[in-house]
Amino acid sequence: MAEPRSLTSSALPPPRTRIFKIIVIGDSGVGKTCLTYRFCAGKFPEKTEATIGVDFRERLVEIDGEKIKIQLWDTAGQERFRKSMVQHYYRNVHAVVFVYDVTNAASFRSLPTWIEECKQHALGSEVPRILVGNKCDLQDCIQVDTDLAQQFADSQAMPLFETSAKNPNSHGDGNYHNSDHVEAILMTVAHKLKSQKPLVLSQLPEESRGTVTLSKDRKDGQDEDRSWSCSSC
Ligand SMILES: Nc1nc2c(ncn2[C@@H]2O[C@H](COP(=O)(O)OP(=O)(O)OP(=O)(O)O)[C@@H](O)[C@H]2O)c(=O)[nH]1
Repeated sequence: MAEPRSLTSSALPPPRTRIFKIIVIGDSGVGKTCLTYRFCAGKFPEKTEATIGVDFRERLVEIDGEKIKIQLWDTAGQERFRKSMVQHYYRNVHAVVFVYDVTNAASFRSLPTWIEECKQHALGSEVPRILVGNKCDLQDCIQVDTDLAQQFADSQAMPLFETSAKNPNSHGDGNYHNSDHVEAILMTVAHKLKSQKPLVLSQLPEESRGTVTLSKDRKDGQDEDRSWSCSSC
């Protein structure tokens, strides 16, 4: 007769990995692909092409001992490439990153349109949102003043971060000193999301891949103070 199997910890399924879906939105050319690549691959891409529809990158991080998968959805800035985007791209979004190019005033002026588009897909101020001014390494070409950007961010109840996907570590080289690191910015978002209690989107263990489970919605965490900032910058 077969021995009864004892239930040891090794027989238990591995814990589920939480997934945070973060969409990155802004005009074409502001650096969305470079920012997501910088976070997920740790470097600046040598060459990028205009995103068609949606690109998708992810990275596993550990926060307070919990492994969390951060999915960055890099959307096309060009209208003609956005047409192919499906409606469900906006579903189950945990946070939104709005990006403008600090050397391109038009990309800053477009922000209200992007914010409105998100609102139309039920992504308003109840969802964690941040504003990122990219290309801070191009100090001689700045067109968007930090004060103006900060005023706008305040009016939208969003924290503002200025950074460079190209050279996020230039604090020491004398070029510019007030920029935030891409890594720190996105980890700040992840910490914020983790501090929201309910599980939102869980991934089943390895053997059951292919199925995504939706559990409780995020309403409990929505009233938290939204004036959060990057602690490690
Ligand atoms: N100097 C500098 N150039 C950057 C930076 N980030 C991106 N770029 C350049 O800006 C151009 C556009 O970058 P992308 O990341 O492709 O822009 P995007 O927002 O994804 O554009 P779409 O896919 O068309 O929506 C590329 O030539 C990048 O090399 C940065 O931080 N500094």
